Amino acid sequence: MGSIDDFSRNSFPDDFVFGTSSSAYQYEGETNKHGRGPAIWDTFTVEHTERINDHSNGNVAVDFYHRYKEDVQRMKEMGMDAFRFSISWSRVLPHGRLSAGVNEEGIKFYNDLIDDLLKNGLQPYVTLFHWDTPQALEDKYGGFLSPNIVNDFRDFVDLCFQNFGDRVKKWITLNEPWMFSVQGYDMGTMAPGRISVVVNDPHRSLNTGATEVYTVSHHLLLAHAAAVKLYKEKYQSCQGGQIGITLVSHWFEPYSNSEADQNATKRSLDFMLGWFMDPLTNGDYPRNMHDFVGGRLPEFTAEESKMLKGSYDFIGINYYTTYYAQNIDANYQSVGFMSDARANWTGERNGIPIGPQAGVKWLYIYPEGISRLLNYTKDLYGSPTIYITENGVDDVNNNASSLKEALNDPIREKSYKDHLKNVLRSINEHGVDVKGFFAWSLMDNFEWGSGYAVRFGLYYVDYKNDLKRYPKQSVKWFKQFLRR
Ligand SMILES: N=C(Cc1ccccc1)N[C@@H]1O[C@H](CO[C@@H]2OC[C@@H](O)[C@H](O)[C@H]2O)[C@@H](O)[C@H](O)[C@H]1O
Repeated sequence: MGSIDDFSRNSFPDDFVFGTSSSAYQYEGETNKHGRGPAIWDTFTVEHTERINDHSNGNVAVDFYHRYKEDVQRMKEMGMDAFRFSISWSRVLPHGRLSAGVNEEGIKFYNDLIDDLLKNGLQPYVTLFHWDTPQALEDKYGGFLSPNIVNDFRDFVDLCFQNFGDRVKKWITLNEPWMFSVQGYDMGTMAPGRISVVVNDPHRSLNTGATEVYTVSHHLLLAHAAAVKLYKEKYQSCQGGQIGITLVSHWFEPYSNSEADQNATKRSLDFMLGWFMDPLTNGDYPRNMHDFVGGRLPEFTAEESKMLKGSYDFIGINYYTTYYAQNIDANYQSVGFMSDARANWTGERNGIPIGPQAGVKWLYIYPEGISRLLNYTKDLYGSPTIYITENGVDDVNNNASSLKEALNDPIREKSYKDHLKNVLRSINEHGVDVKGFFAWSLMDNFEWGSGYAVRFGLYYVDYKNDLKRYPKQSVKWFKQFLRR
């Protein structure tokens, strides 16, 4: 490995993987063709158009369904080793359930994509659920609000292991269960757009009805555990792959050195990372969640606990930003999940931002946070193998007046360099077992509630000119960084 000065891929372990990440609904398009059934995001973008910044949807997205071959060439030319993508559940099972039939066109699309990646020397890292529950299952029993989802998810992943597992050797069951449950079932900013109902609970000083968010996360964890059990019992010995989960977490610094803010910092990590890492490591939710959520937090049976404990070969971590955590005293009047943690998350202290902001207001660029989060995860959860499955920043100026200006992204280049240096620090100085880093994202895409108004891509997509792709300056940096 080289020194930190001539900083390049050669500074990292030889087997360290560099890639880019994506997801089906954000990239593919062709949402109502070639046999794909509707997902909850197709419904959400129609029924809640007002919750999408530019009132757009993923019907066309960046047309990856038809253009994936040219995009694979771009990854290869950059020198990338891998590509992370998700499988659209309703593209392969249009009605959600295996018994309702398989869409062979969907199976063929993913087979062709996997074959093209491998032919070009790129390893597929496949996410099985990136927030796109089949609408048929939402209609049938409320999707992840129901325990019925576990069996249907198991059947879906069985179909994927069977059809793609001979070539796919890295499986990720879920992408960011935290985002899916909090934004989809408490804040209503993402599909299916449900919002916590306020209940006046005389035994609690806070008005909060956050219940569905805990129910959904519980079923997500059980679905994850069922998928891992199936893979390990039926496929791993003959296919030789590995399976994990991707969790998102911010890093948190105490707003002040008061004990109350120090405790609020720990609670924040428990309510974002520990919510999932504790069950995956110890078989139960964090103590803080039991204490602050009480009876609204579901219980695992002994068997479920056993199935969850150690149910991963690796952990994917998505890191974007860091906040100060400030204690909230009891009479804070708020609703929903965020009130349960009794912590206010702020990017500023005494008017000074923790780091420069990117384009979106929630993203403060704080590269040190990725190292602190990695070290914390190693120390608290038994040194798991980790992949950074997403990290990135959006363009500061999303309304550039010229293409030349739009392709000029020095902040993104600096952000990747600084975050990668911090990942290397955790490897070299803290012994964290980090095996890879995936940039979000290869190209601009449908950014959920932000629609196409926010651009995270290394490649610029011209939405006004046939979705033509143009390399931003940071592609040049990555090519240089990745050269062997
Ligand atoms: N958005 C996140 C991380 C996150 C967590 C808590 C609070 C804010 C943001 N997750 C990943 O970030 C990526 C960038 O997230 C965008 O950030 C800007 C938002 O305005 C936009 O809606 C969101 O897609 C998503 O495209 C990926 O699908 C998703 O896995």
